[in-house]
Amino acid sequence: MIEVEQHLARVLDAVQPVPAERIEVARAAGRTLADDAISVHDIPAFENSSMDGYAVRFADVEHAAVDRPVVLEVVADVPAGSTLDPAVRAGQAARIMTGSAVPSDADTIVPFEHTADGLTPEVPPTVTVLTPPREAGVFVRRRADDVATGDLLLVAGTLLGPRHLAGLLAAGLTHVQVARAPRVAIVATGDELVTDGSALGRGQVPESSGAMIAALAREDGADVMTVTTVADVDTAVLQVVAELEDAGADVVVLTGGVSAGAYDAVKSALGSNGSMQFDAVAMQPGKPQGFGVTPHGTLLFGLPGNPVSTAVSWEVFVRPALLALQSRDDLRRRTVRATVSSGWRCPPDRRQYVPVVLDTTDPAAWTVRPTSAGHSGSHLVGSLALTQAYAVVPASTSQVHAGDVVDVMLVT
Ligand SMILES: Nc1nc2c(c(=O)[nH]1)N[C@H]1C(S)=C(S)[C@@H](COP(=O)(O)OP(=O)(O)OC[C@H]3O[C@@H](n4cnc5c(N)ncnc54)[C@H](O)[C@@H]3O)O[C@H]1N2
Ligand code: MOO
Repeated sequence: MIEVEQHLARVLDAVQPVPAERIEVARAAGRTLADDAISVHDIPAFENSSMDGYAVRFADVEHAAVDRPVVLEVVADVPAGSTLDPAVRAGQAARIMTGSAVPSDADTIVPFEHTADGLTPEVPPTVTVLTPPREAGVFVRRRADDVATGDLLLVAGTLLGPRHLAGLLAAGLTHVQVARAPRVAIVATGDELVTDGSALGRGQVPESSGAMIAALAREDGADVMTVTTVADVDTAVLQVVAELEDAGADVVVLTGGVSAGAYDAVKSALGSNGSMQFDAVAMQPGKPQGFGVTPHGTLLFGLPGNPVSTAVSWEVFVRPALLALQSRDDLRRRTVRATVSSGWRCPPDRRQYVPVVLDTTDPAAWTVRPTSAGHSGSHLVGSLALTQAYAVVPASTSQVHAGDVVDVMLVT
């Protein structure tokens, strides 16, 4: 058996990042930034008001009080988006709205609430200030106090999410270079698989892994080319892989047929022609793993067919490769430590990945329990529906007890 890290290193060594492409920021959520994003605007881009009210000279109003109101002449109105920069001399004010550019002659904003009449339907000829500003400059948002032109906003490798889009657009970037979406094809192998919902005959099972892997791949930025099923026949496996390679797949994920059985077609077809190497990896589930690269550079994964093994193998090997193809800065799932509320036995000499449910009732003390009470089995696919994370238990541990603290890989 080889260690998980050894197999993962072999996989990652084979990854050649996909090229970058230029797309609209508005469409970039879920994509990985290929170049550093440098701001082309200051944020804010100009001095503007943070309140609706009047732009004034501080010196005019600093001693205003209810019993010593200051009356200023209103000489202009500056709605948001206005390009006006009206002169505001001593004893004058300009009406101004939140976000409007502060007139160059003014230095302070008096909100409507600090005036005698507040907001009036028309721009009034004068305004009476009753409350003095705390200091010069209040309610003025300074140019570049968030981001300056030329600042490094985001580094290459960042996964873009909703908030990144807002920051990029505010910084004046309408387009970004992102990694092209890797093209992923999924091939479920097995004579026993039923895909059309028809009544199960003896020995048949619904095909349940293809859709899961496709959804996982899409979650991480893949363009899923196809999800297909083939029989346990060497020629069928070879043919589908050749077709997918011709169609430009970056990754082909095959499930099933990789262990020691008489009809393990992935292993016999792709192992004997040298496309894939098969190893026993010291993990449970997920021990039998196939991996290879075609002459054209398509990554071939042969994942074990037991559905929980498939799901775990995705997390441990395929997902990091998919992210590395996109030059993502972090290939790992988020991991927390949590206390076990109900223990389980562990297999000897294999790192265990146990599907678990999280209890986050006490946010400062999360607990986990196996999704499937009392046992873990790579065939327990119904329980996958409830799984929120995988507890990762070292190979040296033979028993996890209630109260033990374990590493937990979050997948939801
Ligand atoms: N003699 C040995 N037998 C097995 C070994 C071993 O070391 N020696 N390893 C076991 C382990 S561990 C695993 S994991 C499985 C992996 O087997 P395969 O990858 O060859 O998978 P299959 O035999 O094709 O299927 C296993 C199981 O999963 C069901 N399956 C497969 N694909 C799907 C799918 N798309 N949707 C739903 N269910 C699926 C299949 O019907 C089988 O029940 O090998 C052990 N055997
Ligand atoms: O490794 Mo298998 O995936 O134990 O069931």
